[in-house]
Amino acid sequence: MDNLQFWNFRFIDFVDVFLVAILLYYVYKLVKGTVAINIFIGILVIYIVWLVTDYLNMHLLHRIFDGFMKVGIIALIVVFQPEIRKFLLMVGSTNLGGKKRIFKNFKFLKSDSETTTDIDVIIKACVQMGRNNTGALIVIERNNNLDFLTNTGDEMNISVSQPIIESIFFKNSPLHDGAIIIDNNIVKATRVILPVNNEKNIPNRFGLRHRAAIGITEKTDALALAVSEETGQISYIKNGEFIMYKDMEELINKIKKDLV
Ligand SMILES: Nc1ncnc2c1ncn2[C@@H]1O[C@H](COP(=O)(O)OP(=O)(O)OP(=O)(O)O)[C@@H](O)[C@H]1O
Repeated sequence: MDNLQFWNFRFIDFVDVFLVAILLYYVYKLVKGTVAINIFIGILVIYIVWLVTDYLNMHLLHRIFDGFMKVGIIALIVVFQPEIRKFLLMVGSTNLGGKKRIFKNFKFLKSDSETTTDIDVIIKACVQMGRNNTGALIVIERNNNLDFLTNTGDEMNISVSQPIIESIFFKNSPLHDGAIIIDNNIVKATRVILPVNNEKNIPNRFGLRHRAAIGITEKTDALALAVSEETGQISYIKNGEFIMYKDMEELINKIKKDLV
C-alpha cells in the first residue's frame, strides 16, 4: 500500500516540492546574516512554548501565548516588513521575457564556467581611486533586477576593467557623478541616482554617497562599494550595513562569497 502511494507521487508533486525548495532557498538568502534570523528564532521559541503549554494544559500561560499567536500574522508583517518587501521585489523583478533572465534569477543553478563579475579588478580600481582621493559608488547586482534604476542615469554596456572604472569616476569625466551598476561583469548603467537612507545613524564623515549605498542595499539585495573622496576609504555595504574587513584580500573574499 505504501509502495502504491509512493508511485502515486505525481509530476505536479515534484514541481510542488521543487518550488517549496526554491522558496526556502530565497527566504534563507534574505535572512542569512541579518538580525531577522534572531527574530525568526524568537518566533519559533514562542510557537514551541505555545504548543507545549497547550499539550500540558497550562491554561494561564497558554492564554498569554495564545494572545501572541492571534496577532502573530500582523506582528510578522510588521517585523519582517523589509524582508517581505525585498522578497516581493525579487519576485516582481523576475523578467520572464528573456530566457537568459529566467536562469539569471535562479543563480544557484549557474555553472562555475559562466561569466561572473571580476571582483579583483573592481577592488584594484577602488584601491587606486582611494589613493587619488577619487570618490566612487559601485553597485553590484545580485538577484534583484536593478533596471528600474537605470533610467535615472545612462544605460551602458561596457565590460568591467580597471581603466574603465577609474576613467568613469575620474573627477573631470562627464560620467563621474552618481553610481554605476555592474551586472555579470558589465557596467550596465552610469550616473545612476540611488534611493538615499535618511534614518540610519552613521558617522558624520559619511555623506550622501554612503547614505545612497545604504539605501539601495536595504531596498534590494544588491551589494555596494563606496570610495570616499575625502578619506580614500573603501566601504563595503550589504543589507544596509557596513561590512567590516581586515584587508583587501578579506574584502575580495567576502564579496566573492556574497556573489555565489
Ligand atoms: N542618491 C545618490 N545616488 C548616487 N550617487 C549619489 C547620491 N548622492 C550622492 N551621490 C554621489 O556622491 C557624491 C558625493 O556626495 P557626498 O560628498 O555627500 O558623499 P560622502 O558620503 O560624504 O562621500 P565622500 O566621503 O566621498 O565625500 C556626489 O557628488 C554624487 O556623485
